[in-house]
Amino acid sequence: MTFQSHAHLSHNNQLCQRVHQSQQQRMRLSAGRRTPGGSTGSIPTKGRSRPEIKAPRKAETRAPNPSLLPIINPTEEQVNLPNLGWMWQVGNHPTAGESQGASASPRHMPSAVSTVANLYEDRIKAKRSLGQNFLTDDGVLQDIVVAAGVGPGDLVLEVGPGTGNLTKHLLAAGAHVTAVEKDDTLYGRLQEEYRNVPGLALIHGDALKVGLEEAIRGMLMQERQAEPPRAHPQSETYVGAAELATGPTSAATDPETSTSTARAATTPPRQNSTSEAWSRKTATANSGDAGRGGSGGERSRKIKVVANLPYNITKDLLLLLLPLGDLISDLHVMIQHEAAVRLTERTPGGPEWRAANIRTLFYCKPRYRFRISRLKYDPVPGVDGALVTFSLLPPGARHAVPSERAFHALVVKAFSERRKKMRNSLQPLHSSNQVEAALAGCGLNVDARAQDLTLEQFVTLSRHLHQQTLAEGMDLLPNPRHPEALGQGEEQG
Ligand SMILES: C[S@@+](CC[C@H](N)C(=O)[O-])C[C@H]1O[C@@H](n2cnc3c(N)ncnc32)[C@H](O)[C@@H]1O
Repeated sequence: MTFQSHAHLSHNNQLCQRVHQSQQQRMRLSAGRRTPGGSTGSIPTKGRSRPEIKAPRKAETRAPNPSLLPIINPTEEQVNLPNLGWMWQVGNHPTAGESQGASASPRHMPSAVSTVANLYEDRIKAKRSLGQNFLTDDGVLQDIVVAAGVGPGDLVLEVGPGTGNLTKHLLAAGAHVTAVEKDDTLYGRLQEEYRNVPGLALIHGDALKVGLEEAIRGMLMQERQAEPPRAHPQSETYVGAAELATGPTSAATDPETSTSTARAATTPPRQNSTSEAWSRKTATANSGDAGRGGSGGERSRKIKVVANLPYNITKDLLLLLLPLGDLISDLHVMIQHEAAVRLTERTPGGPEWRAANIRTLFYCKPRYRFRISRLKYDPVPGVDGALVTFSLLPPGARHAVPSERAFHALVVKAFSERRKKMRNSLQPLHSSNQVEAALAGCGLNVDARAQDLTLEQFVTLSRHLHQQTLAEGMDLLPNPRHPEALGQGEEQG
């Protein structure tokens, strides 16, 4: 999430300073000179005998160094990390002092703060242009995973894994994660760091351009091919196998807006070897099911989206994902607190009731979950964040409108000039007479402004306007019983 941060640029320096202080602290500790108060003692002064201090050796791999834990808050207690089976094994990621294969015991999950500190140690600066404000609190990350209801076997799409701090909590909860990262450097580090971690597929690219719908269909297809069919009590959260391959079939789905392709189902986007390992692993594990697929009754699960979104793509990403209620059950995303309040807590009649509220409610039920202090991010942004859950409606559960595209165009136009009455703001889509007649037909005040209307009232208005347009079109059509209307009278005469 990018925040308009005045603290942004200076914060890298601050964290680097803290890294440096921490190194000094460790050097003092290793030299047996624990300072009063533990962490912030004074540096040895001139004249005192100084112990010989060796500069700490820089980590030889990019694996985070847990010894950097106390950098951000030296008084903070050890974070309570999940123990659902963090999968890094010594041998996969040897660090200084560990030889490959030295032990088969799982390693502890590196702390979020140490992962971020490692970036700065490697002289990698957070990029404001990519909204890089990294979460540094494992407690918050864990709360997000719990609030998202992520559990073993869940399919999760993460946009912008960055440091991998959220990713590893998702993996630790047992999810199969597909993560899309745009930043070349961070993608490279993740690829290297998670090379042998099962359950993670990385996609390199811009989440708005890689073909997310295809990626999601690929995730679902892989799972469907790999796992035996299960009994699914909540039918509305599952999608039919045939729909996966061909796209949504619901009558309520607007054919104009569907971008599904059959290719999507069989061609997942570029992924790294971990995803291949994951599919291979699951396919092998279920090889006894080969040839069983194909029955029309087979259902496949939907995916979850969990992400600490870069601010600059939040709007476009929601536009892209909210209509995918046939593939996604719920989105759990961190966005700016103020934007989260605007999306979830505004009601009609107020000055902050916008087209985005109507659009959001059309596709889902949004819920503000909890606020996240800006101090939990690094660099520290200018505003707090918040977790918002969007529970997507399957296409069949949405309000029926003649055309979703026309409906959203109507709403956007109505809100484009907020102070105007809709009979004026909706021109030139509709004449003022048409709008007045439609408003009256809906039982609404003919002087209504966009901010006065609920979602349901917009839906009714769009139906009235559509009916009117059809009727007027019929009026314009030539009537075969009256040849003069066809112009035949003239021709004949
Ligand atoms: C707010 S950071 C979140 C990082 C990490 N998930 C965390 O919670 O600390 C946003 C991440 O999204 C990445 N990003 C920015 N724009 C992107 C895009 N268009 N597509 C994919 N990733 C993007 C950034 O490089 C960064 O890693």
